[in-house]
Amino acid sequence: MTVISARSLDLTFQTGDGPVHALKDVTLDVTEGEFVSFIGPSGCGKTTFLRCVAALERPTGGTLTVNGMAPDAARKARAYGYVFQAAGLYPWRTIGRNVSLPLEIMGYPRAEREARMARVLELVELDQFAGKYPWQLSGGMQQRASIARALAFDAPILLMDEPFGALDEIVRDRLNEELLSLWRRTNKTTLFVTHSIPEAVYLSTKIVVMSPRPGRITDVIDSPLPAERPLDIRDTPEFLAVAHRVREGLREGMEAA
Ligand SMILES: Nc1ncnc2c1ncn2[C@@H]1O[C@H](COP(=O)(O)OP(=O)(O)OP(=O)(O)O)[C@@H](O)[C@H]1O
Repeated sequence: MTVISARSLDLTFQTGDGPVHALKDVTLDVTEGEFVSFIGPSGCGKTTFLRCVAALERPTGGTLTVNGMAPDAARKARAYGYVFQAAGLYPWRTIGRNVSLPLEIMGYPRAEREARMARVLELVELDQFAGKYPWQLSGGMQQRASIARALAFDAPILLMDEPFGALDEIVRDRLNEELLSLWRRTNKTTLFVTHSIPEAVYLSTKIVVMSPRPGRITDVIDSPLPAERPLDIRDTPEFLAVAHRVREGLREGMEAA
């Protein structure tokens, strides 16, 4: 089933310095349960595309459906959870109360909030930390808490905008492994923005390579890698071949821009 369908999507921002063509002719289908990474240099429209899916930006051309609905309707139907680059946890709330905040806003009864909070904290292996405050957790743990918050209302789609960009390499590796395992267990359709080629290749079933000025898709790679991916898969010829194709796509996009 197609979860996200973009047809000739265009978005031009009108700015004081003139128009900025952030997305040009973006056509893409994402099917249920896929893990799709968006990779490309700064300004190629990765975040803008995610924001269109989330109905936070309105395209100036083309069509976009999310779960068969207009993005506005999908947002009202709570079709997605959103994870940002900064964990964005409220320092005066415990981890548990941060994670259950969207459920409070949506009016879930207390017992259900507690049950859902416990379940998602267990999913990200933070069940022992529900009563701690954000500053008592490492950066990686805070980011896991923000993933738990996005999962709390069990939306079918997970939108992740560079969630691990600010973390060091070792922590990032571990979170990549955990995210892959989480995705397998929950089967959420995931859209993931990154600047890292290894991260995109390691995580994805599909990699969308983008280039700037104007922001457009230059390559879409269906990953030939198996579902089971230990971290050392990154040293295999299959992995390196996909990484090479992504790198070439990025290079050609830059030359054409
Ligand atoms: N609200 C806005 N108003 C005007 N221009 C914008 C707005 N949002 C984004 N842009 C411009 O649109 C282009 C695409 O931005 P976007 O943030 O989607 O890129 P990106 O690929 O996510 O970049 P990065 O990797 O740096 O996050 C950029 O040139 C940016 O300056």
